[in-house]
Amino acid sequence: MKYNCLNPIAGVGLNLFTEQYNKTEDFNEADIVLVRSAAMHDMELPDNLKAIARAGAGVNNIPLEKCAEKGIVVFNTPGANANGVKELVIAGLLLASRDIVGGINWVQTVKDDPTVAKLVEKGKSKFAGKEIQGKKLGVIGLGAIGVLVANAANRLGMTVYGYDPFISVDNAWNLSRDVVHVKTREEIYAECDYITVHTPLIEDTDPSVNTKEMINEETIKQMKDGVIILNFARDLLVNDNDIEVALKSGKVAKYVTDFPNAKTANMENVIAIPHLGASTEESEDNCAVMAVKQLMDYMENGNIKNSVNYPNCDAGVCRAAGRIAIHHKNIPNMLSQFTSAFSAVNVNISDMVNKSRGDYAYTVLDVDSSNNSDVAAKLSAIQGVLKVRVVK
Ligand SMILES: NC(=O)C1=CN([C@@H]2O[C@H](COP(=O)(O)OP(=O)(O)OC[C@H]3O[C@@H](n4cnc5c(N)ncnc54)[C@H](O)[C@@H]3O)[C@@H](O)[C@H]2O)C=CC1
Ligand SMILES: O=C(O)CCC(=O)C(=O)O
Repeated sequence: MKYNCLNPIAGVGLNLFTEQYNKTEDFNEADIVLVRSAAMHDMELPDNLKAIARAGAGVNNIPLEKCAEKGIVVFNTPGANANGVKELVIAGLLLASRDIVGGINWVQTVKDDPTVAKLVEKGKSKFAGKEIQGKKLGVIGLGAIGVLVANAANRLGMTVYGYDPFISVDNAWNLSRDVVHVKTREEIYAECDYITVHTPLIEDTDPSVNTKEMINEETIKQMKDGVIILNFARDLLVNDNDIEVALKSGKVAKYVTDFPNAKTANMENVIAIPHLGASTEESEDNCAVMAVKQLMDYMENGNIKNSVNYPNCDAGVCRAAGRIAIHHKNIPNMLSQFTSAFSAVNVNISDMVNKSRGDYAYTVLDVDSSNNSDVAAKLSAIQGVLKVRVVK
């Protein structure tokens, strides 16, 4: 089996691949691909490609629907880099509240002056700021990162408001009970001195689902004067033109972004960080290990864990003579056609798992025959079947 890395992936993860797996520099001959932020939307996806693992959380760089149609499973690594991002968000809160960067840069301009110690004491008032303790922070999106940010800010003495209409049970359990649970984004806009966004980038006609440009002229209008906005999620969550106007007028005091672009990188009062949220040794290691483990379990057992375009499926390790995995449309009459294909050649199905997610489904069949390539070819020809893989 061949794997290709579209971005650098931590060695501690890649070292988990056994001798069955070989690295290839050629994307077109890969069975599996590991990726971080590389843009895949315009890439041709080869027929032999079986799975893509995003070593990270955001999957907006991957064509999920196109992959699902080709029977390519896309995984991500939920939570694996959340602590790295949380720590940088806390740094962002402090960088936006105190002119730490301005002060440090100024020291560099006077560092060769023998009276630098005196100059520092005289000049430091230019860089004074505010404390975050006692201020209100709004967290939009209480997933792996949002929950950690909310809890940490709460422990630093901030009053935290949290909004997430789709919060998972686990994240709700992990959220400090001191976090004020609000039911609309508007409550956050009206109340908070700092607002941080931690949702995926989603473009949808339903405004409660859509997150693209959720920070825009209309929503900024509802915020307090001098609000500080932090964006460690994706640049398109914020409308650049609208934030520029708001920064110029002082309505928004600072915009901290981990996703600078040609526009925001040149705006005054923007603190632009070069997408460093997950760039820690620990996060990179965690993501790589999780991604590789998920890929190996998929390749060797057909199991799917943490996919973002196919259902999760745990068929365990195959004890039968053979295992076939089928990616197919979630439509009537598929299972009966699969079982008929095996009964036609008098092969017993000893176990079966069938899972669906939206328009797509995945079926794993354990059978009492180790020679299933002919049946696999017949299964591939069934209308609605997207990919058939002989796992064992
Ligand atoms: N700066 C960086 O290096 C990193 C950035 N990210 C970005 O942060 C995002 C969040 O990451 P995680 O917390 O790990 O993901 P997650 O999937 O654990 O959490 C996302 C949360 O957003 C919520 N959500 C979705 N739509 C929403 C809406 N319309 N309004 C309010 N909440 C909504 C979900 O219910 C979920 O709880 C990622 O999608 C990615 O874009 C993630 C990791 C690193
Ligand atoms: O791999 C990276 O550094 C990017 C992390 C990120 O943005 C994500 O996980 O969504």
